[in-house]
Amino acid sequence: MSAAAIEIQGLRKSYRRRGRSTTPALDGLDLTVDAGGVHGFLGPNGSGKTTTIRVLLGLAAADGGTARIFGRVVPRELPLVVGHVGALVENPLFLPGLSGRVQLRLLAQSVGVPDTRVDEVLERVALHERADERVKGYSLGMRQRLGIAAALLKDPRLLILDEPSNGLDPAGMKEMRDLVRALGADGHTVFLSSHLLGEVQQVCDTVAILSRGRCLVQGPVRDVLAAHASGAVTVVMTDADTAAASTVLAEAGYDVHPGPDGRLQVSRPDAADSTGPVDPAQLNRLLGERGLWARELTPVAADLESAFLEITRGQGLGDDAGAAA
Ligand SMILES: Nc1ncnc2c1ncn2[C@@H]1O[C@H](COP(=O)(O)OP(=O)(O)OP(=O)(O)O)[C@@H](O)[C@H]1O
Repeated sequence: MSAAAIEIQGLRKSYRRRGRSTTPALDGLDLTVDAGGVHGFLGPNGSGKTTTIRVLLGLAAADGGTARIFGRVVPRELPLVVGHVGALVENPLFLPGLSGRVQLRLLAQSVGVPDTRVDEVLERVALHERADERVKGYSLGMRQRLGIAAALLKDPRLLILDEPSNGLDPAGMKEMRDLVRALGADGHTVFLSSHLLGEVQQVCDTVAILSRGRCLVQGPVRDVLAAHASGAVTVVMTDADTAAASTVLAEAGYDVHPGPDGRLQVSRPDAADSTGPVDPAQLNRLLGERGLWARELTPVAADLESAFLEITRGQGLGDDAGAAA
């Protein structure tokens, strides 16, 4: 079997709506997901994440391009790999009147998995203590975890999770993050679609950024962050010195953006000869030469939100780009 868990080349898909022109949901998508680890599939609502997952699972037909799971072309060869794939797509449907354990047992029987596996997966998603309660009393987070338990029944090598944190409260999100990290550490390949930049940054080893049905960038999260960090520095002065410091730094050629709290965000102007991060020592020297002393000089930490905005800038994405923030 191929080393890559997922390989997608030039994938295209348009939905045809009566009386309306078609907009491509996937517009030549290229994507490779290596086996092992947690891989984020990040993009604003409507960027094509669910469509990609539906094509991978044989639930939607592509108009062109190829998609492979563990080297097998899908949907044609899906039966050869389907035993290695578990998925949580949109909100899983369970019968509200039955307990979580009973529903997993029914599912286990239908796919030929022994009952002992049900106890294992319930423990894995931390639902074992609530497993005999009816699903109608479960929180959304518990239902999502039950859906993941169902996806784990066959002990799949590849786990595809479509927006598993959607609609969860902060505690539910934290539980989901812990679970996803643990599944990756267990040796599963987790492919996690999300529009939540912070969630992806916290749990994923790699990220692919999707917009309008195309992959704009993909790679290890730390590389994407390093390549697209703003390199800006936050400068805090005493109130009396803030305006003078702003003038000194602007005269030295920096872009200076005052924040509402009096902090100055100092970055390099968008010019070809001014690349690399801003050096706090250089700012300190410039200010000190004019008798201005900074109280704080802090490099702005790179995060996926600013990297995302930087990557999508100039793509003419408008609302599409902003929606993921
Ligand atoms: N069944 C469908 N019929 C018509 N258009 C669709 C259908 N499913 C998706 N689309 C359209 O295809 C585009 C991509 O949608 P998709 O659901 O794949 O994006 P997404 O990134 O998963 O977004 P979301 O997080 O909102 O689900 C959108 O413009 C959407 O309106």
